[in-house]
Amino acid sequence: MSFTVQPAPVARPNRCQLFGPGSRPAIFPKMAASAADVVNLDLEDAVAPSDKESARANIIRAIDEIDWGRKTLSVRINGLDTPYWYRDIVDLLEQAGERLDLIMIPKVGNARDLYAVEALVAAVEAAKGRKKKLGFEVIIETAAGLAHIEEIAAATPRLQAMSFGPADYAASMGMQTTAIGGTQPGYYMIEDAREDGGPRAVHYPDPWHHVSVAMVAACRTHGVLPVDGPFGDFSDPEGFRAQARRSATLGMVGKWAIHPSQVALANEVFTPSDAAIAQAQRVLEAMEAAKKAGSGAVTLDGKLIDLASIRQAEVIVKQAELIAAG
Ligand SMILES: CCC(=O)SCCNC(=O)CCNC(=O)[C@H](O)C(C)(C)COP(=O)(O)OP(=O)(O)OC[C@H]1O[C@@H](n2cnc3c(N)ncnc32)[C@H](O)[C@@H]1OP(=O)(O)O
Ligand SMILES: O=CC(=O)O
Ligand SMILES: [Mg+2]
Repeated sequence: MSFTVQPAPVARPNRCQLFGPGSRPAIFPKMAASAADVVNLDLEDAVAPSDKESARANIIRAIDEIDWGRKTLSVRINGLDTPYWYRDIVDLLEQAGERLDLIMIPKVGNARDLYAVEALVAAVEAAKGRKKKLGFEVIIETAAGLAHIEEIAAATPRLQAMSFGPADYAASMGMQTTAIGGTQPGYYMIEDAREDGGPRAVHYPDPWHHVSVAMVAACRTHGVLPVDGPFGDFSDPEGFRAQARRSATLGMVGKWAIHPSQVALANEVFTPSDAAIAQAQRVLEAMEAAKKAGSGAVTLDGKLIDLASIRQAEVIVKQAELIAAG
C-alpha cells in the first residue's frame, strides 16, 4: 500500500438508483415505495424543455411531501451548458427542505465544473442557513469527463458517487450506436478463417470496459462510489444482468434502473450472495488459522490464499454488513 491510504467512500448502500422524470409526479410515490437504495428525480434529459419549470416545482413539492423512508434522495439537475442549472440549484435549496441528500451533476467535464456548482450551492446554503450540507454525484458521459476523470473524482469532499452514462458517452465519443449500454453488435472479434471452411466463432468484447475501469480507479483513489448507469432495453433482464455482473466484477457498487423491473435485478447482482459471503468467511478463518501457525500463505480448496486474500474477502464481508445495516 502507498503511504497515502485509500479513503473509504460514504458508508451507505447504493445497489440501485431508480430514475423517474420530474414531469411525471404520479410515479414518485412508486419510486419511494420501491426497493431501490437511491431515488433520482430527473430534471435533465427525461424532461422536455417545455416542462422544465413544472418538473422543478413537482420535485420541490415531492421532496417535502413524500415519505422517502431511508432512501438516499437525489435530484439530477440540468447540465452546465444549459440555462436551467442555476435555477435548479437555487430553487431546490431555497424552496425544498433538508430531506434532499444529493444533486447529480450530468456531463461533468472537469473539476472546474464542480467548483462552479459548489460555489453556488455553498452561497445558497449559507444565505438560507441550511444545516445539512448537500452532497454531489456526477455522471461521466463525455469524452472530456473521461479525459479528466481523476481531477473530477478529487474535486470536492461533497462528491459521494460517480455514475457512468453510456448514452451520452456514446454520443460524445462519436460511437456508431443508438443503444443505451450493453453489448454492441458492431464491436466484435471474429476467429481467423478456418481451414475446414466452417463457421467462425464470434466474440463480443465489452465496449464500456476502458471507461468503467478508469472510473473505478479514480473513484477508489478518492473515496467515491463508482456506479454503472442505465441499460435502456428494459425488456431484456438477461442483458441487464450480464452488464451489471461485469460492472460488479470490476468493482462498481450498483447500477441505475430506468424501469421498476430493473430494481430487483440490480439488487440481486450487487448484494453479495450467501455463497460468496460464506466463501469469504472461510478465507478469513483459514487465514486466521494460518496467522496463528505463523504462515502468510496457505492453501484452501487446492488454491493459494495469502494476506491479499484477507483484503479481498473483507470487501465482500463489508459490503454484506453495509447492506444488512442499510
Ligand atoms: C438514457 C439516459 C438517461 O438519462 S436514463 C435516466 C433518465 N430517464 C428516466 O428517468 C426514465 C425513467 N423511466 C420512465 O420514465 C418509464 O419507466 C418508462 C421507461 C417511460 C416506461 O414507463 P411506462 O410505459 O409507464 O412503463 P410501464 O407501463 O411498464 O410501467 C409499469 C408500472 O411501473 C410504473 N413505473 C414506470 N416507470 C417507473 C419508474 N421510473 N419508477 C417507478 N414506477 C414506474 C408505472 O406507473 C406502472 O405502474 P402501475 O402498474 O400502473 O401502478
Ligand atoms: O445519463 C445517462 C446516459 O447514459 O447518458
Ligand atoms: Mg446522459
